[in-house]
Amino acid sequence: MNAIAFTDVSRSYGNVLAVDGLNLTVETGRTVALLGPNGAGKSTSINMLLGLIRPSGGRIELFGRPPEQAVARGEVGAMLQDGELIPELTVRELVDFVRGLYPEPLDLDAILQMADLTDLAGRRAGKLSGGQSQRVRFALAVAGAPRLLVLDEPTAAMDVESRQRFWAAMRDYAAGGRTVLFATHYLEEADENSDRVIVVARGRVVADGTAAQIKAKAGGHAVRFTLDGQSAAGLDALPGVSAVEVTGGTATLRTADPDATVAALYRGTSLEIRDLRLAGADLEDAFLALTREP
Ligand SMILES: Nc1ncnc2c1ncn2[C@@H]1O[C@H](COP(=O)(O)OP(=O)(O)OP(=O)(O)O)[C@@H](O)[C@H]1O
Repeated sequence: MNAIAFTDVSRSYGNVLAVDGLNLTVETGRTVALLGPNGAGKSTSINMLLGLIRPSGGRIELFGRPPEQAVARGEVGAMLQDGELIPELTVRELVDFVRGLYPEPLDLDAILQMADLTDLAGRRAGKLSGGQSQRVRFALAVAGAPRLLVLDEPTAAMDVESRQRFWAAMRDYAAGGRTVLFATHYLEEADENSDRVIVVARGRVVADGTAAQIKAKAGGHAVRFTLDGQSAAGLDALPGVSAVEVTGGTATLRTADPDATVAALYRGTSLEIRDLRLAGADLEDAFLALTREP
């Protein structure tokens, strides 16, 4: 069964088309990253998925139901970018309060332990650091034992160590066959913590697959050299080349066949090639290639 299904979903704000005909399905039990640059439409998609805003067109279903129904049944937990915590309540009181709203919540101590909050249980929410507050938001999101957990840039305020602990907690939660969808700008986070990466840009899906598939889609290798003001004309016609970029005097050719590209570069052009470097495209290269403005 699909946990999430978007069919031709769009959403405009005035004349800004934030989400532009999004089609995607997520099977139950998957952990999926929604990866995209600023303004790609990730938060808008998540807010529609939670029933907080309505699509301008298209249809969204969670476990075969409209989002509002799935949320009302306690099937969905969410950690949004700016959820205010009630500052006077302690961590324990807050988590226990939210647990009380759900029919079959997780055990209080288990939640505190999973979110690494046991030692902070007696602290008032108003006295927490940014990273600690994020952990409380995570605890509140999982309190009702939702089948679907939605996280919008959950590690934004966290340092490296907190991030690692956060993702370990998320994987713990997902391990019980639950579905997780998280939005991030961070390629490594998407790569390390999901089994599928959906890349969005300008409100559309531009790539969908495992991190390895996304790297391959963007052109498997990069050939770089110093161009220093020489013309890049014709480089895109060399064998294997799918894209050419010139930045700061350096040319980058994306190619599926680096041997043929390099041979043709030396034999078939009159360019003076300096500092030639060959690299397997990393996820960063792939991401930039896929989300670049046309
Ligand atoms: N309430 C709003 N009113 C007007 N425009 C909006 C509103 N919310 C979002 N937008 C616009 O819609 C587009 C998509 O924004 P959205 O916040 O969904 O992207 P995002 O991928 O979540 O970005 P970020 O990673 O920066 O959070 C952007 O162009 C944004 O400026």
